[in-house]
Amino acid sequence: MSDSPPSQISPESAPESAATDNRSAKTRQLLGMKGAASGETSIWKIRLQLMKPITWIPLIWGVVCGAASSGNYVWNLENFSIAAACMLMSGPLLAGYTQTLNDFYDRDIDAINEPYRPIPSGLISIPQVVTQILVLLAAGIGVAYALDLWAGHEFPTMTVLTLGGAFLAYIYSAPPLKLKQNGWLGNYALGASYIALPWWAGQALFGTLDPTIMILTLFYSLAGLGIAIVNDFKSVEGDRQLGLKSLPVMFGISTAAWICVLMIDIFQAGIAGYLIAIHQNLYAVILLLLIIPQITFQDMYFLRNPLENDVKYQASAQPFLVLGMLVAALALGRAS
Ligand SMILES: C/C(=C\COP(=O)(O)OP(=O)(O)O)CCC[C@H](C)CCC[C@H](C)CCCC(C)C
Repeated sequence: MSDSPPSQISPESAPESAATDNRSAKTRQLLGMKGAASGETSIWKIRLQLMKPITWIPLIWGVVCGAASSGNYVWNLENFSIAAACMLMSGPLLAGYTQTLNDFYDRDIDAINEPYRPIPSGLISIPQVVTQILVLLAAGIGVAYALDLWAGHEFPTMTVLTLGGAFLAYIYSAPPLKLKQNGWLGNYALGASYIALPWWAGQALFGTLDPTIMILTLFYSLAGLGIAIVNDFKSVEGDRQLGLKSLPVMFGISTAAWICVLMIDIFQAGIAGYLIAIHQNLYAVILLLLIIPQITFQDMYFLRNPLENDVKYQASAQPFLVLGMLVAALALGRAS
């Protein structure tokens, strides 16, 4: 038996553990996650940190779902390169633009809550941040326009979606609307921009963006609203003091947690119901089966202690939700 319990760090292993912690804090910093290290000096790493790469993933996944639901995606080099360009537009360029803009408008509040963020810590100047916002937006619009040309769109759908998304990002973060201050509007804007908008982009690129897909994905985005509410539990005290009307502030922790899980489950089940209605029964059953582990994790973690288990719940349940999106998209692609 060793002298010290395994959970204790021996003096010899302390430097190793500190180095591991430091590496993990650096990675969190680059990905734009909370609990990041501060003091980065490379301007490119600081710029990347502002673009929060961790948030690009749902946008990229949404494009995959749109391409799948178009029913027209064929695996070849050309389609793959075009899909990759659409992912570049949605993730690094437009989500990057959105996150930089959000940090720009949140700089005063971040000075209190997350002083290590690049703007409040003075690692990057305001003119440099504004330039980054404009360059990312211009590049996003440029790629969208090129994609419209490639797809031969008579109506520039990709460009219009990009301009719409950029406007939504603006009213989400900037006064006077600042949608994020309202639990329902802000979280629905988040849900829709992470599920519906990139889905529409992938669909429009490889097929036709019709009202059915638009309404279905806006319906699916209500499950995304539920997912977005999960993130509000971490900042409930700060939000209350600042007068932000998040759902946990408006309804209390326990009711908000129930609203959150019911939205996640009911709207995914609603999509499964639609798949049954269009005779995609196998896909509907798979989607329903994917909701079961989510309900299990809601019961095991989230509903028991939303304040402590929010991150654990997201990490365990979200893979099933995103897999369900792809299942639904494939079913819609088959039915088209
Ligand atoms: C800035 C966003 C989330 C951060 O919110 P918050 O400030 O509450 O959280 P932190 O305190 O943790 O920072 C995301 C806002 C998304 C926005 C409503 C719209 C995004 C638009 C898309 C990126 C555009 C995609 C268009 C395309 C696919 C054609």
